[in-house]
Amino acid sequence: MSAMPRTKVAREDRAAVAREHFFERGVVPDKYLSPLILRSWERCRDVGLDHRDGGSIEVASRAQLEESRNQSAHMLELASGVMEHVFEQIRSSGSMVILADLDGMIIHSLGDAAFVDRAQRVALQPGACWSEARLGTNGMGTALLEKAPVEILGSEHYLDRNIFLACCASPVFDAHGRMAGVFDISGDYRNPQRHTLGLVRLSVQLLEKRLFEAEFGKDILIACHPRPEYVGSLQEGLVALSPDGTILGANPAAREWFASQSHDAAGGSFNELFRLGFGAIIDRLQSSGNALVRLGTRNGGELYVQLRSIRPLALAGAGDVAADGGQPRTEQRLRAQAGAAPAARAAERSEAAGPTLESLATGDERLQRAIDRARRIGGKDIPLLIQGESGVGKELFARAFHNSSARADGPFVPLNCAAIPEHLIESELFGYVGGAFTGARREGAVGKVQQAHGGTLFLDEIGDMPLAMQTRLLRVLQERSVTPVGGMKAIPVDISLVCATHRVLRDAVANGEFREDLYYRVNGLTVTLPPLRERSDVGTLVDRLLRAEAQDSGREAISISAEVRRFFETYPWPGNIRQLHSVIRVSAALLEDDEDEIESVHLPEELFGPEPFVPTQHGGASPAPSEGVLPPSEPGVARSLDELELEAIAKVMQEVKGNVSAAARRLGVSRNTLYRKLGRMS
Ligand SMILES: Nc1ncnc2c1ncn2[C@@H]1O[C@H](COP(=O)(O)OP(=O)(O)OP(=O)(O)O)[C@@H](O)[C@H]1O
Repeated sequence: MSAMPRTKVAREDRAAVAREHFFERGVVPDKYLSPLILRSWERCRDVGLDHRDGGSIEVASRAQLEESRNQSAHMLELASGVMEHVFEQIRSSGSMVILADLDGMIIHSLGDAAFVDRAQRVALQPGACWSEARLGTNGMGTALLEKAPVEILGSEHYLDRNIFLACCASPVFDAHGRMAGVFDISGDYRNPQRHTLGLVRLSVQLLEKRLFEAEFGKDILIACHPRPEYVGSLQEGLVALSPDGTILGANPAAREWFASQSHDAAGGSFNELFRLGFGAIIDRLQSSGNALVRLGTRNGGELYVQLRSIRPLALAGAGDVAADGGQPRTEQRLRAQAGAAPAARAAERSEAAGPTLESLATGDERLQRAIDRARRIGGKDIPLLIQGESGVGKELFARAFHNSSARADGPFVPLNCAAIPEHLIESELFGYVGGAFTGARREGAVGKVQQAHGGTLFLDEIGDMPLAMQTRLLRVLQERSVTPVGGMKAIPVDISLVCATHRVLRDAVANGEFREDLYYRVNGLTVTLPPLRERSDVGTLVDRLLRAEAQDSGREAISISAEVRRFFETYPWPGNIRQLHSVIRVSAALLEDDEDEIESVHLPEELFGPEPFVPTQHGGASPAPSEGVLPPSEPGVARSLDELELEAIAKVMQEVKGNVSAAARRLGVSRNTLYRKLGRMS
């Protein structure tokens, strides 16, 4: 004990007292424990953990561990080198360097022999799951839930058997900003190392940098920072760009800078922020060798930038000399590439010209998967089926798919099969010749299928198409020609087919409401768009809608109060993006001319009742009671939707002994969503 710095002694003493109070009386005197640790203890208590639990700890079988390692193979591969490097620094300090996956399962560790023996007694070893719900407050589990670096010392651990540990841990985020695992250094708390948390942070920055470079190695990579001395350090910003200047990805430091400029870090255009065009920026970077280039921003600020990789341009094989001597050569190369690659050309379109798949990517993992898969079939003759609840953006996705495909210059023709009367579907789809039926126009009409020739036909709510029509549509798809109603001649058509439905088409097939052969024709690739309540990027989406709303209403900018933002991020949005969009539009319309911030009073009354919403004790928000919107609460117990949800989560977590994957399956939500909700329990 004598070797311990005074501050740590005091912290340990306070934690020991806090422990007695908490476990005997259920409360902790003020300032005896950091709010983060107290939050964590309360979570542990809420899921029914017993701090005296000394039972055996389950360790995954070799096969299970192998499976977890495979799932995190990419992170593991890049982390191994970093871990070895760090272990070299702390060798013989009686510590372990640990990497765990999203479930808190240790997938790799390097340990000092002197400590490993003791560590194994508490299962600090590969295969053991250190989620907070299983093993109480601890570095790895708590960092995963807090989504932030943590230091848990001695008696701050929840379980008695772990109070000999000192753990510093930090979550690891992948190149798209999604949490991928947790990095930890643990040792004996009586032998504390002053700078361990700093070392963990630096290691994670290094690992995240490697993850970023590996992900975007084939793109244009730029390092940047508003202060020149930071370029080249672990704190530098990194931005990956496509040849047309679209931002493909940004590391946390760069994302922070983009946010400070109110600019989209995903799918936005890099050069919009600067006075120079993208081609000119790249030219200056290339001609400067490895030197830093100062770019002046349109709002009077500055960013120091350095080119790290320019593979896509180099691969294009352009010469060094500008052909016409006038235009910057990179500009020409960029143009040439855009001309050569339809996808790049499509991405170059501005939002005003229509959404692209890239522009829809706002950080949600499931949506990103759908985008990646759809992108892969663009230009191939494979029909796309988009599934998802009403209002999740299926039509927008279909448009983005079209705009990002080789057919982007052709027509995009939508038809909502549920919105037109049954007897008109046939003529709408296939057209008719003059005088084909009573009321028909003399000159006839071209049907949607024919209108879509050379482009994309989008059949919305295909699940609601009458059976007779399905038969005719099937024939068109098989024969690739259409015969207008009343006509004799088949007209060849070349269309890409995209369909959408809020129903599960397979069920409709099983019920005999949808032809099985047509089902196989329309679902070459099926993507399912997540409902808004399960998306992890609601904040980004809100910012995007606010910007669009500001533009539409001629205002410079529209912001929202922190309270409203919290509400937006936690409300379950039964009407999905359509509802969010409408709420933002209505709230913005209620702003006075001299106001530019949406507050709770501006939220539409019919949704939230006459009283503005009230924040809950969890820091989330719940609507004030209003008829027909919220589920009925228990008589006499005013509980918010958030509270009910968190209770349900806590109950299931208890039932599955903290296994997040099992809990997510049982609750019918993704693991990420559950982590987000668990994060909110703090
Ligand atoms: N990524 C997005 N960014 C901004 N607005 C969006 C986004 N996705 C959808 N929206 C908006 O949400 C609304 C609903 O989108 P859309 O019509 O594409 O949904 P849908 O799933 O096709 O709905 P339905 O099933 O009812 O036909 C539209 O106003 C659309 O502009």
